[in-house]
Amino acid sequence: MVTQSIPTVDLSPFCHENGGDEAVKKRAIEEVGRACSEYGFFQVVNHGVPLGLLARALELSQLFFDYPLEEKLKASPIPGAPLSLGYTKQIEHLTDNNEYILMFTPESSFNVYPENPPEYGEVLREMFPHFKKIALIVESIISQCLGLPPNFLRDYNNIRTWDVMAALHYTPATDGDGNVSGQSEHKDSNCISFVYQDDVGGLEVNKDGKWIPITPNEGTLVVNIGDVIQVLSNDKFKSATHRVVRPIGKSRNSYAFFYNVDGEKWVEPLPQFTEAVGEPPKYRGFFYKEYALLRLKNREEPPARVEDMINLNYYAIPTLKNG
Ligand SMILES: O=C(O)CCC(=O)C(=O)O
Ligand SMILES: [Fe+2]
Repeated sequence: MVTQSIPTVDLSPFCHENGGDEAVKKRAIEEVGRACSEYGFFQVVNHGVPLGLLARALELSQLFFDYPLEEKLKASPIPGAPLSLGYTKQIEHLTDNNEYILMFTPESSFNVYPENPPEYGEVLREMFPHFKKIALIVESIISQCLGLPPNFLRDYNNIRTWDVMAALHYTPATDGDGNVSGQSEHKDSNCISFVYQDDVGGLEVNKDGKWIPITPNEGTLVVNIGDVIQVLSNDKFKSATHRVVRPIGKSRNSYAFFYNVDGEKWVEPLPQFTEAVGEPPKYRGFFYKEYALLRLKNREEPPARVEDMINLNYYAIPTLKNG
């Protein structure tokens, strides 16, 4: 059997204060471009997020999520916050089995941090700016892969208040109950996502109908393209379908950073990928907050049938076949 694996790109030349080797950077950009067209996913090493901090964050997650529900609920979201920031357990009637802590940038007054373990809140606050830093670097690489100026995506949206970090925990699947879903197949609605998973594994990406497991690696962050990039690029880079499978008998922890655009941002295919190349737009435009709300509703009030979940097709412009 041939096992496929998604490409890994070394980001060290981009993390140099005084600029890295241009030829090496160019090769890395080409690699990312290929990975984005082929998989919508890639992995990065030498990304600058301290590995000791990532390891500590996973340890603290394990301690926190092992607490009784009563303790975890002490970090419940503040009513009226724009998003359920703090601790949430996925509602019982969903097949997905996970619980998580969500946070905005540490400056946000909506964040709710666990009081225990005592160090946890501090470590969560410390992680956020590291993710933000690497996201800015990757955003610039993706701009260039799309043939746009390095600062194009940053100039398009420079408001960082919608970025979200998640500490996720998946309970072990039990042998024989048939439900191994941690997160059912989905595409991320945001711009670019970053995932750090523990050594248990379970993240899988779909390529041409086949599920490819993403093997965990201590120094590696997983990166994937979200729906916003798919719309802006008029499908040049597609947001990849992925899922989390819960291993039997093993609890799994991960961190995800959802690099986003501001809710007020108007998202539509860019002229560079439509008019300039004679392609019709594949999506009608929308305010990002409108789509984000629809996606949130999927989660909080899921429709009876999975096929009724709202996704990007909601904005797709039907193509006229045969003239
Ligand atoms: O936990 C993971 O590894 C991935 C999580 C994910 O895909 C998501 O939260 O959108
Ligand atoms: Fe995801």
